[in-house]
Amino acid sequence: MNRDRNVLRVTTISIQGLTKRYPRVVALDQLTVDISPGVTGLVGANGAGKSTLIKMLLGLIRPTDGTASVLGHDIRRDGPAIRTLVGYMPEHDCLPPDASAAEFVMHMARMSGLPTGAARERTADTLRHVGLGEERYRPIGGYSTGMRQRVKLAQALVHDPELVFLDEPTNGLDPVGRDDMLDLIRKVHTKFGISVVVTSHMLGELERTSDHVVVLDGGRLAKSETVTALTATTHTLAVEVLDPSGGTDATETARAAFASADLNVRVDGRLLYVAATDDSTVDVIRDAIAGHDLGLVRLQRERHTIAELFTSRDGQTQGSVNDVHA
Ligand SMILES: Nc1ncnc2c1ncn2[C@@H]1O[C@H](COP(=O)(O)OP(=O)(O)OP(=O)(O)O)[C@@H](O)[C@H]1O
Repeated sequence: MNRDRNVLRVTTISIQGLTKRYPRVVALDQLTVDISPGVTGLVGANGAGKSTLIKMLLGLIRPTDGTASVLGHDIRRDGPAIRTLVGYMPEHDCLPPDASAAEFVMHMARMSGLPTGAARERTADTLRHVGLGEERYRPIGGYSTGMRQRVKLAQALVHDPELVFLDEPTNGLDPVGRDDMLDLIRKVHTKFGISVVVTSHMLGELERTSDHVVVLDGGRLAKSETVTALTATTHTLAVEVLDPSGGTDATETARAAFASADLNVRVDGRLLYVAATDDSTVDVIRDAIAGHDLGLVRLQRERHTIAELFTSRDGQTQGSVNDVHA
């Protein structure tokens, strides 16, 4: 397995002008983007073209126009080769209710070409890694949504792929289940060195899971950036103060003091947000606080969150990415 794992790749997926036209809709429109090793979040509202893109990259549906390569293989010519190197967790439920997870994942391991002994070993290892214990011997029909998602993930990993496509793996999960799944996805890359392309319509999920984010909007590329660049520090300082003598209006006192020192200040609860015009802003804040005998609890530079980058000042999400939830 993983014949090419020792190849040091700069790009896992390269896409040029990829287009898929259906009679009534252009699902993907002239998409050009490169995807590097690591965890890449592919985000977009329902119908943005995420699943269509994944199926084209797997060689399962033919593009109308454009080209792409996955792990160096052309998607038009080399679909079968791509599918031996890549794992796929589809969005919709595809599990046989009467089989157990152990039986189903073993079957998928054998289908990928593994001999019986190796398939059995990989099945046991993979089910353990995704967190399925004794329940793996029970019929899948009785599983919770979280367990079913884990089985789908296990079948995508069982042949030890170099890259996996995970289509909406957190669908239907409650917040705790979602966090567990996101941790698991991160581990797929950090622990096993497998690159991941994970789709979601929830921007907030991508921040902790992904190294890179590609945003699709109506089949077109809206953004492709590293999470570090997207969440770079802002020019806003967050300040929290207290009154050492027990007074309760410390925040309002500080706000008035900052305003009279010509700082642009906004209050949200106990936090004061100050626009940092230059390096002297921190000194002006400290002087204003000391001048009013207040104590400084916190003074830190704010970071963007991915969600707010897609939110305009009045709190509305921008453009037609408006089904994308924070
Ligand atoms: N086989 C098909 N025939 C016709 N139209 C299709 C087909 N498959 C997808 N589409 C359309 O292409 C567009 C993109 O669909 P796609 O499933 O790729 O979006 P998505 O971003 O994965 O959304 P979702 O999260 O809802 O699956 C949608 O308008 C969809 O209705």
